[in-house]
Amino acid sequence: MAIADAKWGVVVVAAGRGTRMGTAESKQYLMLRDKPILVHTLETFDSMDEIADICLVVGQQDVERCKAFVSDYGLHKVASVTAGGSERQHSVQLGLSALRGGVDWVMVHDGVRPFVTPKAVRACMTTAMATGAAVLAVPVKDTIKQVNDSGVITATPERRSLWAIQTPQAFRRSLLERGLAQAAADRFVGTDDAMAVERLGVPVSVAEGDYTNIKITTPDDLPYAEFLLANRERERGTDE
Ligand SMILES: Nc1ccn([C@@H]2O[C@H](COP(=O)(O)OP(=O)(O)OP(=O)(O)O)[C@@H](O)[C@H]2O)c(=O)n1
Ligand SMILES: C[C@](O)(CO)[C@H](O)COP(=O)(O)O
Repeated sequence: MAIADAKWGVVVVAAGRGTRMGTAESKQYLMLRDKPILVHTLETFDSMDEIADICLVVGQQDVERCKAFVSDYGLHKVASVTAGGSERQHSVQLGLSALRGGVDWVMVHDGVRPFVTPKAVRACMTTAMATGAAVLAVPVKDTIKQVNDSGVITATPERRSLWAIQTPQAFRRSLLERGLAQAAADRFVGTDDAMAVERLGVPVSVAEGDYTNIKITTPDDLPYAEFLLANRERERGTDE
């Protein structure tokens, strides 16, 4: 099946507090040049013909200002703005319930990953449609070690098998719903969406993404984000 033959929805999760960023304003609302980080993220998905429906999940206190973003920035595919939960996984579950009926394939994306490209999103969608479930990821460049609470190395996994996992993460909708329902029943909370599906014993594939698809997490990510945005704009200027 081709991407265009399916009805795709996207849940953009942005209900976190941004504790590691440490700013008074949650990081998804910090300005990156002329727009909030979250708006940069939403614009990419909103611009893609293959996507039918977007649900934005934010803190209860931010629902009204995000509804204003939707009209101010002309984000036509954002059909719902929903309040999130205490953990990322709960926010995903709430967003998934708010997606329209008829959406049979879904992606989950972090609101604070504004540099994902339509090309990478399509790679993730294509891989998911071939296998049932896929995540964007990049091979790790450093040697990764497991370290115990005393600061002593306990293992060095072989680097060739290690990938840094990003979003979007794409699934047949019914599969992700089943995984999240089982996780809730087991009181399991994962750090990404694939974990809920992996626990069902269903394989999740990896689609190779870009190192620039960073999750803006700590203050040192902000100057790098400005640099990446300037590069993007330069590339677009060169293309025109
Ligand atoms: N209860 C939560 C927690 C996180 N997120 C979202 O999940 C994405 C990835 O999470 P992370 O970078 O950890 O964001 P925060 O939880 O905001 O950051 P921190 O852990 O530093 O508080 C972010 O877009 C965040 O807003 C969410 O929707 N609901
Ligand atoms: C989903 C994710 O972005 C994949 O790298 C990541 O696991 C989110 O984790 P966080 O603890 O919410 O930053």
